[in-house]
Amino acid sequence: MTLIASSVLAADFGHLNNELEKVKRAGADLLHIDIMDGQFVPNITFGIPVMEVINTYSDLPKDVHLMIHNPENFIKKFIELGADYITVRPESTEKLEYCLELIKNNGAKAGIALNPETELETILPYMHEIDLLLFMTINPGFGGQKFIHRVVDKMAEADRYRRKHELTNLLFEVDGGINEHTAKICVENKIDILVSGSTIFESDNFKNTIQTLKES
Ligand SMILES: O=C(CO)[C@@H](O)[C@H](O)COP(=O)(O)O
Ligand SMILES: [Co+2]
Repeated sequence: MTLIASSVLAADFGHLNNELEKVKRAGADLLHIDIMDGQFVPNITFGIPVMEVINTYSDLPKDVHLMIHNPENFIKKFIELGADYITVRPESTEKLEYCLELIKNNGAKAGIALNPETELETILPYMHEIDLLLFMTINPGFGGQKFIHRVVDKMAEADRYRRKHELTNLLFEVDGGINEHTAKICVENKIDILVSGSTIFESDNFKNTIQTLKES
């Protein structure tokens, strides 16, 4: 079954604990937590103190999406604060291999995020080492953008690779512009986890929205 990771970036931060409780009761499987530093992407979101709050108020599994320079400096801290998955961008570090080891040696699952324009070939050497491959279907930085359809071919290509090499534990996740229509396309292309921010948090009924996404 497809899992839903609700992206905290779209929550009402004035009532964050309440929002976290609401998405849990509505059936979200994970929390997706976007960490941006204003350097690596053109936006700043939040960091350690907010991660602490999220960890205090929610026991849902935490999927931390790092969009920061030199993620190796912060990986341990995010794991201490409850990260179950940590995803890094290959372009953000000269020590990608070390980052993946650091994540796994500290007990979390390691992911790589692929920008819409980044070819699958660039990360093939790491496919046997990662637990999660995240397909960005928007340019990273902001929620509420439109799904970039040409990424779908890359999902299909990655799924062929996954089947050929029997990488049965490798999960595929998609992030950006997910709604009931785009969710269906992703699920048809073997995506395991759908990240959704604005579609969930801007809806009147989180439960119905999450259910609709799951049934896509
Ligand atoms: O990583 C990011 C943005 O860079 C995402 O996780 C967004 O938070 C997704 O938001 P929606 O497109 O679902 O509104
Ligand atoms: Co994200």
